[in-house]
Amino acid sequence: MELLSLTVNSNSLAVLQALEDGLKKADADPSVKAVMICGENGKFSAGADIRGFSSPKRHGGALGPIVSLIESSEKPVVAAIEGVALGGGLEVALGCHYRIAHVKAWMGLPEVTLGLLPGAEGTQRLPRLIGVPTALDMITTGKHIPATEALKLGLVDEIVEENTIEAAIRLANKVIGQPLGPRRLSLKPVPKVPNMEAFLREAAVKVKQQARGCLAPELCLQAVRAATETPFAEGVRRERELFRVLLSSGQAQALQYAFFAERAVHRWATPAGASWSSAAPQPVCKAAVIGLGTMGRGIVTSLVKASIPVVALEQDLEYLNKGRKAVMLLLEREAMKMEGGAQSLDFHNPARLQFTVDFDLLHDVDLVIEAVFENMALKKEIFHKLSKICKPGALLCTNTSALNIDEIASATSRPQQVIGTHFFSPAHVMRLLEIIYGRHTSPTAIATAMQLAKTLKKVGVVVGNCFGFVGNRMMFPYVQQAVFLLEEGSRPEAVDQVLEDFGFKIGPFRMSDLAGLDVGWRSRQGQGLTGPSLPAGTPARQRQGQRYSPLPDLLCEHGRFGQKTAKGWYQYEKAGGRTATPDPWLHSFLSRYRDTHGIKARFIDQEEILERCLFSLINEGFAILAEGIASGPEHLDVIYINGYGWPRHRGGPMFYASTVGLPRVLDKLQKYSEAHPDVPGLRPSAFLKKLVAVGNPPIKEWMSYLSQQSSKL
Ligand SMILES: CCCCCCCCCCCCC[C@H](O)CC(=O)SCCNC(=O)CCNC(=O)[C@H](O)C(C)(C)COP(=O)(O)OP(=O)(O)OC[C@H]1O[C@@H](n2cnc3c(N)ncnc32)[C@H](O)[C@@H]1OP(=O)(O)O
Ligand SMILES: NC(=O)c1ccc[n+]([C@@H]2O[C@H](COP(=O)([O-])OP(=O)(O)OC[C@H]3O[C@@H](n4cnc5c(N)ncnc54)[C@H](O)[C@@H]3O)[C@@H](O)[C@H]2O)c1
Repeated sequence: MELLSLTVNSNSLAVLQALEDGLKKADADPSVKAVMICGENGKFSAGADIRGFSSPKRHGGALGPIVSLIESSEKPVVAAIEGVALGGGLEVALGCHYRIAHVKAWMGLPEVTLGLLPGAEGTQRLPRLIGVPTALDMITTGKHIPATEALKLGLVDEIVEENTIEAAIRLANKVIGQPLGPRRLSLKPVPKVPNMEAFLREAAVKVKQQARGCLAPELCLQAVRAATETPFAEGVRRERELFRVLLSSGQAQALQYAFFAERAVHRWATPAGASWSSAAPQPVCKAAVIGLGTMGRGIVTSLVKASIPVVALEQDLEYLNKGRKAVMLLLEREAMKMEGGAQSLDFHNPARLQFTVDFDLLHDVDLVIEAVFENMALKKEIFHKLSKICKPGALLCTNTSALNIDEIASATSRPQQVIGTHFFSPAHVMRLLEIIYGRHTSPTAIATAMQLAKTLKKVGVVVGNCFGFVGNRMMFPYVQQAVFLLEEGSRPEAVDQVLEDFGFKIGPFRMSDLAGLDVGWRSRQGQGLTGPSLPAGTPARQRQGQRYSPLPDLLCEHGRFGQKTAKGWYQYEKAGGRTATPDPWLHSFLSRYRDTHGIKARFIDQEEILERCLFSLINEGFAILAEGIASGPEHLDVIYINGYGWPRHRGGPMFYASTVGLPRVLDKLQKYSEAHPDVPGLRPSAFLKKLVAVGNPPIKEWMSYLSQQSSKL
């Protein structure tokens, strides 16, 4: 028996060569009766080395002929799949005559998530094996499926709980001498679907809608379509052609940057020298959540899903009952989506989830997440109480969106254990967890919060403490520009359209209606920008010498809080309605507002809308980097992709700036700043200017132009 070994992410070229040499040797050796292909270290293969795609010596396309070579072997070839078989790895397995997988293995063709398509004949073989609808779903979403599902789909022939390699050898011995023709997928017809054309047309519409400007899913579909319309060899030619189109697209580069950026942020560091390499997390065996409103209920759900026992606390019984109902509803929905159902979550067991109004029950938890109203006095009162009640090592986390972590920590006797854990709404769905360290936060506290993110299957990003932290701080100038554009002549639907066409899931005005205009209104009242504490005689459109738009405040004064009141920047069918319709009332309100303030409305084109919104956000990003609030541009990008609906195929705002070219970003900001000298958000940051002055270096090198910083990419 000849054994061939594939190695996960070793040098791709070396693996390919070894594979080819091994196959040829096995074919030529009459003593070899069958071939078994397996991986090393319990993993079959994670596919091509992604870094190779952007290297000058890229080797795309070289795997397809080897997969064909495997398939055409006159000796049975069995794939022994352990760990993962992804991308090129699964394509190799599809070339094998038999596939046997460990019960805990995962399989998928995730190329689409990297802006590519399976380029080693996978788009032609998979539909022949499991049918067009399922293959199309796997290829256009890139999802990983467990071995148990792969067996049901017919993707593998057998799953085993014991030694996969031994089982594969047994299978190989059993099938020696059996005809291989029926096992060669390239010779099989694509299974028929009643009205294939209508199915593919419908699928194309769905894929286009979901892709929102991302090219890869559409081209994946075209490759699968070729499998249904042309012979195998022709389909393979089409697949290669489409692969090359994607490979050279900027989108593939952006998506691959995002892949590595999400891994780079695990290697966190602070300017004070704390880092992932030296800090160890504390175990979190039991947690508490305070406040079961919009955020708290999602956070509880997230913790329960991660099998962490939770004590959920509210201010009184009325709020507690409301919160309990909401949490139970969320958990029931989540349980329905899971294989084991409600039993696997076990949320009816008080040892796993307990509701209370009694702070004393928090005495033995390892970590508390506070999610009460955004009010500094209230938060300080709660943290003071926590520092008295909780056991000495307990971590005290706040979900504040913007407030000062140090001030909250000052209410405790243990500021080293206070940290911001900023979840995003809905907290059980959104992947981002912004982790904010204060002046006294210990490295252990940061490591524990990062570990929590991982346990909750979220992406943790460590950032410094400033108003709005990273995400919201960058969003302020973006939203501010959107509102200024309305003052100057635009409409909410025009601004939203431009940003949604760019790829955002939702434009700033639809987002504001969804989140509730009253949230920002309360915050501005708290800051003294509007409301009773505003000094008499303050100019309507100016605060501290800077331009200010009272438009959002005026809408709130009219009771227009967004979806919850059926009126905001749009009108809705009912309170809580989801369908935004342009509102003629708002249009005439804007006209009256402009007349009152002597503003002459002008036509604002798409380019100006896009540039003013995005470049002001990016400009703030450069200021954040220069202040050391985040340790690299990849942190900002991961935050925007996972928390703010930034289109992943554009790689995040800072990556996008690098593709536009920093000189152009600077030039445009200078122009807009000259036209609006009272808007500091448009004034180019010193760091951006410096990067342009040193010749627009690649994004990887940006941080080297700030002292003592280096990129994690
Ligand atoms: C049979 C072998 C074939 C190999 C030969 C290839 C020849 C080239 C021919 C090209 C023709 C096209 C072929 C094909 O269609 C194209 C592809 O295969 S594209 C790649 C598809 N694969 C993926 O997208 C898998 C990506 N990886 C993951 O999803 C995950 O990493 C994982 C494998 C599920 C493991 O997850 P975790 O355990 O959580 O670990 P991490 O994610 O943190 O990863 C650890 C470490 O590994 C790096 N890494 C992982 N996968 C790759 C990869 N495919 N290429 C390069 N590097 C990879 C990851 O970045 C981490 O390192 P760090 O960034 O932290 O330094
Ligand atoms: N809503 C969002 O989209 C969002 C996103 C990220 C962060 N945040 C932040 O999360 C926090 C909570 O926001 P939210 O939107 O969930 O608020 P919310 O108003 O929906 O809920 C707050 C909850 O806290 C409870 N509460 C108030 N005082 C309490 C006390 N003394 N003890 C126990 N519970 C008490 C209230 O009864 C209420 O149920 C805020 O700091 C907010 O800035 C909100």
